[in-house]
Amino acid sequence: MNPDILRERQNATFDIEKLTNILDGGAERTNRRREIREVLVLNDPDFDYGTPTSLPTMILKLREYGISDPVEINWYKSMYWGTGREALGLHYVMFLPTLYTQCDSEQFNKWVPLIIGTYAQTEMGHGTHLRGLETTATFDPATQEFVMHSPTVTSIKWWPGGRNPLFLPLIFLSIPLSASLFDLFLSGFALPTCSGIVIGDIGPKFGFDAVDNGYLKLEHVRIPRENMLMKYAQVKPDGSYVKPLSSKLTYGTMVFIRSLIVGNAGIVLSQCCTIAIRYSAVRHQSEIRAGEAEPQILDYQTQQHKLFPLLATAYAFLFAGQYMIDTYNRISGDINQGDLSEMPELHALSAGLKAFTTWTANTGIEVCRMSCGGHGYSRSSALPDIYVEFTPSCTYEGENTVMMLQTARFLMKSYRQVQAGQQLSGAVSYLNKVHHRVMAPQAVSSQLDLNLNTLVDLYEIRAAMLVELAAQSIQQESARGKCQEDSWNNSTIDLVRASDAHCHYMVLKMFRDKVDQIEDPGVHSVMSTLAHLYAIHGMGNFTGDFLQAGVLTGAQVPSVSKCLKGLLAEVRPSAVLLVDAFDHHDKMLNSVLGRHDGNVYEAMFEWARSSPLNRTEVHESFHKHLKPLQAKL
Ligand SMILES: CCCCCCCCCC/C=C\CCCCC/C=C/C(=O)SCCNC(=O)CCNC(=O)[C@H](O)C(C)(C)COP(=O)(O)OP(=O)(O)OC[C@H]1O[C@@H](n2cnc3c(N)ncnc32)[C@H](O)[C@@H]1OP(=O)(O)O
Ligand SMILES: Cc1cc2nc3c(=O)[nH]c(=O)nc-3n(C[C@H](O)[C@H](O)[C@H](O)COP(=O)(O)OP(=O)(O)OC[C@H]3O[C@@H](n4cnc5c(N)ncnc54)[C@H](O)[C@@H]3O)c2cc1C
Repeated sequence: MNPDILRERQNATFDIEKLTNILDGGAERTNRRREIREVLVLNDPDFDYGTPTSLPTMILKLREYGISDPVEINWYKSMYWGTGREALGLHYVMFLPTLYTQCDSEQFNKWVPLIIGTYAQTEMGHGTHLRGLETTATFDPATQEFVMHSPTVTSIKWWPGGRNPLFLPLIFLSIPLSASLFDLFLSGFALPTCSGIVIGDIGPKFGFDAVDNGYLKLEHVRIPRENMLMKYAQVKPDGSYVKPLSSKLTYGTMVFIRSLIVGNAGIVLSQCCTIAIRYSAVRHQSEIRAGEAEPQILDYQTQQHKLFPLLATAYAFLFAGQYMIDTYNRISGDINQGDLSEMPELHALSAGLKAFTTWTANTGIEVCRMSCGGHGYSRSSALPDIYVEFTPSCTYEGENTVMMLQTARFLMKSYRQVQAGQQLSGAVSYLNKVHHRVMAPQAVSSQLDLNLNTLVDLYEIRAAMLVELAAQSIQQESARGKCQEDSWNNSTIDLVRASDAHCHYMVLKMFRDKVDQIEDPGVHSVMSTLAHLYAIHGMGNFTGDFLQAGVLTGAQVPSVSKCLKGLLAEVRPSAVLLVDAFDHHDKMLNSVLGRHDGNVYEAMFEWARSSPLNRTEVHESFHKHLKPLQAKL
C-alpha cells in the first residue's frame, strides 16, 4: 500500500464502518450490499466485468438469485457495470416502475414478469412540453383497437433508451395523455410484428454509449385496447373514457426517477471525491517551503477548497436522497390509496431537488477531474467517463430549468396562500413567517454564530426573502399591465433563484437532521464539521443573498472566509477516511487514481501498456501509411 495513503488511515477519529452503515441505512444493508458485491458478483466465475456480453448473464443471474428489490438490483448492476450506464437502466428505472404504478392487476400479472421494455415519451419536437406531444391514439370501437400514429416529423418518438430490435414493448405516451403499452417487437431479432413502424438509432451522442437511443415513427399502427395502462384511466369497449383522479398520475414515473436521481447525484459525487481525494493524498508536487520535499497536493489550501466542500456536498446529497426516497414511498403509498393531497408537494420537491443536485454534482465532477491535473484527463482516472455519463441528468427526466420553475410554481402558490391568511405545513411552512421576519439576533454582532441550527435558520430566511422577491417581481409586472403569463415569464430568473435557495435550505436542513440522529460521538463530530462546511461554503458563494436578507453584515463577511479556512483544516486529517466510508470497490470505481491502495503510478503504467496502441513495438499505421510516404519523399 502506498505509504502516504497508509499514513492517512492512521489515527482515525471516528468509526468508518459506522459511517458506512449510516450511508447504507443500517449494518444489515451494508452486509447485504457487500454480499451482493463480493459473493454474487466478484466471486462469480461467470462474471466478465462490464462487457456487453455479460448483459444477458446479468439478467439471468438477477432472476437466479431472486434479487427483485430495486435498490439491490442497482447494487448488483453497479458492480457489473461500474460507473457507466448500461442498456437495461431504463428498463429497471422507468419501464418496470411504470408497469408497477400504471397497470391494473390483470395487466400487471400479464406483463410484468415477462418483458423488457423502454419508455417512449419524448418526440423530436417536444421533450419538455408534454401537453405538446403530437402522437395520436385513436380508439376504433369496431375492432377494439387504438390506432397509433405519428402525424408529423416532429411527432416521431425520439430518444427512447434501449430502442433496438432486441427489445420488446415500450411505454408510449400519446394524446390524450395516457400510457399505452405498445407491444412492438417480439424478443430476439424478430422484425416488427406489424407494418407501419419505422425505427432506428438517433446517432452518436455526447456519451451514454451503452444505451442505444432510438427513434420510432408510427403509421396508423393498431394495438389492442387492453394495451392502454388502465389503473387510473380507462377507455371502455364502447369508447367511453373514464378520467383519472388527476391527469398528473400519468406523470408518476418521472416523479419516481427524479426522486432516485437525487441520491444518485450523491453517489456519483462520492465516487469522484473518492478518486480525487485519494489521488491528492499520494500526488506530490512543487513545494510549500523552499528546500523541503514536495508536499502532498492535499496540503494545498486551494486543493482543499476545491475538494472538501464537494465532499461535504456528497454526504449532503446522499442524505437528501434517503429523505427523498422515503418521502416518495410515503406519499406514493397515499396516492395508491387515493389520497392525492401531497402529490403537488412531492412533485415540487422531487423536481427541485433533481435539478439542484444534478447541476451541483455536474459541476463538481469537473472540479474533481481538474483537481487531478493531466491524469484527471486520462480515461484511466474514470473521471471523464463519469462526467460524460452523468451530465445528461441535467437534461433528461425534466430539464433542470423547467424543473426549478415547477418548484417555483408551488412556492408562489404557497406564498399566495400565506398572503391570504392560510397556515402552511410541510416543506414550505417557513413561509408562514415571511411577513413577521425579525432580524436574526446575531446580525448585530461581528462574529458568526456557528451553531448549525442558526445556520439552517439563516438559509431559511434567505429562501423566504427570495420567494418574496420573486412574488413581488410578478406583482410589479402585473402592475405594469403585463398579463399573468408575461408577468411570470419576466420573473423567471427570480423564480429559479428562489427555487434554488429553497432547495439549498432543504438540503442543509436534511443534513442537520441526519447529524442530529447520529449517536456515535466520533461520527457525529466529523459529520457536524462537514455540515458546517457545507453551510459556510454556501454562505461564501451567496454572500449577497445573506447580506440582502439582513442576516449577515458587511463586518461579518471576513468571518465567513476565516471560518471556511478553519473548517478545511479541520477536515484535512479525516479526508481519506471520509471517502473510505463511501466504500466504493476498486472494481466498481474502475479508476487508477482512486485505488484503495494508492499505488497509482504502477497501475497507470500497466494501464497504458495494456492499450491496444501498444500491442506492437511499432504501430501498423507506420507501415501502412508513413513508410510508403517516406519512400516517395
Ligand atoms: C430502481 C433502482 C434504484 C436505485 C437507484 C437507481 C439510480 C438511477 C439514477 C438515474 C440513472 C439513470 C436514469 C435512466 C436514464 C434516464 C433516461 C431519460 C428518460 C427520460 O428523459 S423520460 C422523459 C422525461 N421527460 C420529462 O421529464 C418531461 C418534463 N415535462 C413535464 O414533466 C411536464 O411537461 C411539466 C411538468 C414541465 C409541465 O406539465 P404540464 O402538464 O404542462 O403542467 P403545468 O401546466 O406546468 O402545471 C399544471 C399543474 O400540474 C402540476 N404538475 C405538473 N407535473 C406534475 C407531476 N409530475 N406530479 C404532480 N403534479 C404535477 C403542476 O404543479 C401544476 O399544478 P398547479 O396548477 O400549480 O397546482
Ligand atoms: C441521454 C438522454 C437519454 C434520454 N432518454 C429518454 C428516454 O428514454 N425516453 C424519453 O422519452 N426521453 C428521453 N430523453 C429525452 C429527454 O427527456 C428530453 O431531452 C428532456 O425532457 C428535455 O426536453 P427537450 O429535449 O425537448 O429540451 P427543451 O425543452 O427543448 O429544452 C431546450 C431549452 O428550452 C428551455 N425551456 C423549455 N421549456 C421552458 C420553459 N417552460 N421555461 C423556460 N425555459 C424552457 C430549457 O430550459 C432548455 O434550456 C433522453 C435525453 C437524453 C439527453
